[in-house]
Amino acid sequence: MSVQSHAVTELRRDPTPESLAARLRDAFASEPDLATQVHHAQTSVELHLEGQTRTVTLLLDRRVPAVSLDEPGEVTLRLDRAATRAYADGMLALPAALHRGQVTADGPVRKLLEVDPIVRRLVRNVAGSDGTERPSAAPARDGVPHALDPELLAIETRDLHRAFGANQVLQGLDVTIPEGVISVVLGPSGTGKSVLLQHIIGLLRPDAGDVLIRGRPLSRMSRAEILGLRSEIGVMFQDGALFSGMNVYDNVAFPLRQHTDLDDAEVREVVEGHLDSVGLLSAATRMPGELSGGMRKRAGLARALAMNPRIVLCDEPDSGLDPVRTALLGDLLVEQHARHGGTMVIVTHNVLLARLIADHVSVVWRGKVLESGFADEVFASQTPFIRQFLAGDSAGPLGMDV
Ligand SMILES: Nc1ncnc2c1ncn2[C@@H]1O[C@H](COP(=O)(O)OP(=O)(O)OP(=O)(O)O)[C@@H](O)[C@H]1O
Repeated sequence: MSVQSHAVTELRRDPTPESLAARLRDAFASEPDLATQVHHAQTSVELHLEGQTRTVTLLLDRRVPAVSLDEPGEVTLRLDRAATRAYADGMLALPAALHRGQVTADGPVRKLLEVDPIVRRLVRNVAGSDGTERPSAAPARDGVPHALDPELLAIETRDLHRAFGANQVLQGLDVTIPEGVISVVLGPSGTGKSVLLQHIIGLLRPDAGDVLIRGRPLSRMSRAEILGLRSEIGVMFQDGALFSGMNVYDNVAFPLRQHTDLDDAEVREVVEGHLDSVGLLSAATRMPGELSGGMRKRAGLARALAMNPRIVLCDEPDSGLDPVRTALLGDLLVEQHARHGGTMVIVTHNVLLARLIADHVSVVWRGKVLESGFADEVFASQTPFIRQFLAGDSAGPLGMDV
């Protein structure tokens, strides 16, 4: 058994933070490749490389009752290059990982590393002990840089085609949305972003191609399975899509009453929690017609989150909002993602919002993904169209026609 898995086994068994720290200290101290600094009881691993540091917090399995997470043990481990590489190669498997305060990945740490843009970049830059460079993520596919491990995709579309009469809207669209991060699907108006979103939730069927949700192709699902899938996906529609005859509380409670067996008290606890977190608890009894545009969106977000879905899709969440309210909504989306984890997909043409919130970006133009990758890669793109679009320039390949 490797020293790492030995330590994890002990972590699983041991109930107290102090003894967890002591056992980790012992286990890792004997590992020659590991520059270990165990400060005190803590469960975070610090990846440090050339001045850049990222702390990954490793969470003890919540299902192990002996481990109290109210007082988690804390052990900080400083990893040298070889150890960082071992992490990247998936040699260290842990029960779960915390990111931004939420569990974002179960299983091998490699999964967390691949979806976390900063850690991923750190790891990609790690040279092997033999001086060879570690391959920088998976090889490029179809011109999309750094194609992601298919096992780590929340959503994937393959060669998606869809026309409305003579209007060929989706023209072989391949989008890859990694799990666990905020992805922005960015592109000019009328380019097919909302049509894409409707395909993802199975409201529209493609003429050709397929949509895969966490590896499952929609084309092979029955109507009932697609309906079931919708409870795993929360959708925040452009205008909030609230039921006009119900107050805010009942709107948010609606999916819980439809799809769960929760009693009234349990529904109340969930709904009030979500309303509180979007700042609408005091507006719970108001009708949608009595809300401002921003409030309607926040109510729509609370409803999208009500079932605690693993994927949340937001269609143009900024539409109709002024720049300040757009920024505030952006902060709220980041905050909610940190709180709930999972995958968040934002469809928008708003470059400022994308810059504010995106971990990952797919740029769509004329029904295809033009470029896709982690946000700083895409924002540094030299592709003329993307440079023009990001700069909001009138000169360039993008004209009045989509
Ligand atoms: N149900 C429909 N019937 C016919 N045409 C449609 C339908 N839905 C969308 N379209 C057309 O598909 C094209 C793309 O629309 P879509 O709403 O996906 O664009 P978008 O990229 O989301 O733009 P925006 O940023 O302005 O919302 C448009 O030409 C639109 O008219």
